[in-house]
Amino acid sequence: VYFYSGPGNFSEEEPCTGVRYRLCAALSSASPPEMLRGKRVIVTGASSGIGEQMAYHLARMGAHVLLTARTEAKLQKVVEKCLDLGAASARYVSGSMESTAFAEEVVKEAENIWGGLDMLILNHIGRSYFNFFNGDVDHVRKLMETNFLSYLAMTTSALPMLKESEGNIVVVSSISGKVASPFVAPYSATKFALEGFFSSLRHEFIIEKVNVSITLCILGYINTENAVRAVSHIIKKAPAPKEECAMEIIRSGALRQRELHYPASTVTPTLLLRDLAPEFLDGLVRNNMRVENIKRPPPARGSGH
Ligand SMILES: NC(=O)C1=CN([C@@H]2O[C@H](COP(=O)(O)OP(=O)(O)OC[C@H]3O[C@@H](n4cnc5c(N)ncnc54)[C@H](OP(=O)(O)O)[C@@H]3O)[C@@H](O)[C@H]2O)C=CC1
Ligand SMILES: C[C@H](CCC(=O)NCCS(=O)(=O)O)[C@H]1CC[C@H]2[C@@H]3C(=O)C[C@@H]4C[C@H](O)CC[C@]4(C)[C@H]3CC[C@]12C
Repeated sequence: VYFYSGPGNFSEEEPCTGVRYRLCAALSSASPPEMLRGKRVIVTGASSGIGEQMAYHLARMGAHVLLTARTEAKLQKVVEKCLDLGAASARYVSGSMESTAFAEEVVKEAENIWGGLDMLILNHIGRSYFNFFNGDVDHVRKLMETNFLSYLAMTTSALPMLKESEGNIVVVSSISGKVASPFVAPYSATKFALEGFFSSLRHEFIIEKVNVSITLCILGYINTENAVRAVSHIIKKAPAPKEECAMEIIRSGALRQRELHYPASTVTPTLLLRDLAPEFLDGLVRNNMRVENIKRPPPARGSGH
């Protein structure tokens, strides 16, 4: 067993103490699934896709889960399956994250039923499109409410409980929140906003010695129904599996990692594409997308597009 002796390095001399010991224990013995038994976890966007799969993994680990999305019928089915899979408890709250008031209501429910919180997994996204930007600024404003401001509202409401438990904030983002690419302008803006806000907040936590971890999950193309329906006619490469993706998100949060890159191939663009010559990047996009299949949408009312 290596002993953690400071930011980023391990030594065999200094014994671990306090928080450092927990990190050592996490890295050296207990696997994440055992670390989440009995833990109290909120998962947003849990009625389908990656969020649904995270709910099932957490259930198998014996966690308490509070799930949220808009579609009550879907949430009921996910909760039932979570109980069958061994969740310590499973409940849902249905509503739209277009309203930050609902976001705060979800956290209040966790306080009411559990009296505390160990992990907050922010995962939901509002409906968007994979196409040229059509000038619809109102769509961007609405998506900022759903994909960004609701994450901030939940984080702010949950922070006292997370400080108490020395818990985790897991923010599900995308390669399009690190590297610009075409056809996702509104969605990408919300993901870049998450990067800026939560990376800055993590600095403040370190300065103020707030022992709450923030894990940013940088995901590539994942085989969820909505994503495949939206882009499979354009993006050539095969998407990664949502089940494994969900497990890696939970693992990275439980191990208090700063970032998860899944699939691993997403690391390359974030390290290289920022500085690559535009013509190389254009070529990369063209090689990965059937751009000819994109049909430009009608311009939004009053836009110059
Ligand atoms: N799939 C992919 O290729 C990639 C996904 N990601 C990220 O992973 C996360 C999950 O994506 P994915 O599983 O594909 O998404 P899905 O579209 O499969 O699921 C979206 C979830 O959000 C919920 N949701 C949608 N609108 C709202 C709303 N207004 N208020 C509250 N909940 C809402 C949906 O449930 P309901 O409709 O019942 O409300 C659903 O549970 C997102 O943050 C996404 O950016 C990142 C990179 C790639
Ligand atoms: C277009 C997708 C959003 C689909 C959507 O509207 N979901 C909610 C539906 S609901 O309201 O009915 O619940 C995009 C979601 C994830 C995007 C993909 C991603 O983030 C990874 C890549 C990033 C890259 O910059 C472009 C290609 C991506 C595969 C990207 C494509 C668009 C999404 C699938």
